[in-house]
Amino acid sequence: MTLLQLEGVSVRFGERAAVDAVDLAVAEHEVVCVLGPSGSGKSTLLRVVAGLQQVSGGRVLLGGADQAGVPVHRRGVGLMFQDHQLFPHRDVGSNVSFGLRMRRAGRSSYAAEVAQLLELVGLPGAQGRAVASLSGGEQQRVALARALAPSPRLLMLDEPLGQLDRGLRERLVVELRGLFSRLGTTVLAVTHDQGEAFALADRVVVMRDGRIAQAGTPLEVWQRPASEFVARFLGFENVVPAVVSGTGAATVWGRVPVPAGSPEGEQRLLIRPAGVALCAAGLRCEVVSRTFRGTHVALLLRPEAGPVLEAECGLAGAPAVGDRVAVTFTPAEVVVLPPPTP
Ligand SMILES: Nc1ncnc2c1ncn2[C@@H]1O[C@H](COP(=O)(O)OP(=O)(O)OP(=O)(O)O)[C@@H](O)[C@H]1O
Repeated sequence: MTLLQLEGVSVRFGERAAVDAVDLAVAEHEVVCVLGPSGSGKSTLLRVVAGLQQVSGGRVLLGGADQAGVPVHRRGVGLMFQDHQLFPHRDVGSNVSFGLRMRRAGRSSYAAEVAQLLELVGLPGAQGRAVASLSGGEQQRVALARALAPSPRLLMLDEPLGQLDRGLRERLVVELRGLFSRLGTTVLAVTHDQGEAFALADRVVVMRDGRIAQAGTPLEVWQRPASEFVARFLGFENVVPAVVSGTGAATVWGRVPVPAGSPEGEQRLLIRPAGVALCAAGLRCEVVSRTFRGTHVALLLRPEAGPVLEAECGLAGAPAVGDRVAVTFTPAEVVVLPPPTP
């Protein structure tokens, strides 16, 4: 069942639309991550759903009910923002119970619930600790416990792990995913980190200039970026003009095989780095750089013609900088990008 529905939502600041006629539905128990470059309207979209920002047009429905005029505290949504806004002079327990007091005024003790929530976020027994004594990651967990405390029907996260270092972010993302699926929480999260979004989300929504550039499962978006913008935003750099005919395309890098049924004529072609294969004979290139990536080596190649090419290869036998190599292309990793919409 749909929990959150945005219908043609627009937010204007003066002449400029920060959010431009956005339609989006989030199902119950679904985790949706909104991704996009800085200024693309992600936070504004979240603020609209929370009731912190008025719309200039369109409707926000929660559980089928139009939220026009419904204040923040009556929407039943939980918010966790970038700077996690804990009360620095209160201990962990009273920070978490704040979330409960908001919901059920009048009760004197929330000790059992607080203990359970701290257990849930991996900080058992931390009730009495001073907020200032916690690490960044621990503070993030307390903020999460506080946001989860009132059992919001929709949990909204704005750059939830933005301040943390990469290692901690990667660990917390896995924990969050497990937690949300155990609790069945419906989540709308905003991040500019695609790795975080892809690890956390059932569905990602890529925004550009206040509009949705693409929405789909992480796999769909990764495998079939809907435009050159999305492809480049995902970090794919091998995009070139091409003329497609039959099973191949003429490009500055020579003839590149394309998947069967690709649209013909003048197109833009994306070749994922995994589709650039080192071989004995093919497009000749010089290795400009190589970067160890744990499971593979990322190569930057300068071909005899055309722009630099990103490639990947196994750890064993990876060429060195300055080596001369040859490459061919694998059609399964080639995507004919849809033409840009005006
Ligand atoms: N209160 C405001 N008044 C005027 N312009 C605003 C206001 N809030 C946001 N904007 C503008 O709206 C656009 C979208 O901003 P928003 O914060 O939603 O983007 P974002 O995608 O969340 O960016 P970031 O990743 O940098 O946080 C930006 O151009 C921003 O300058």
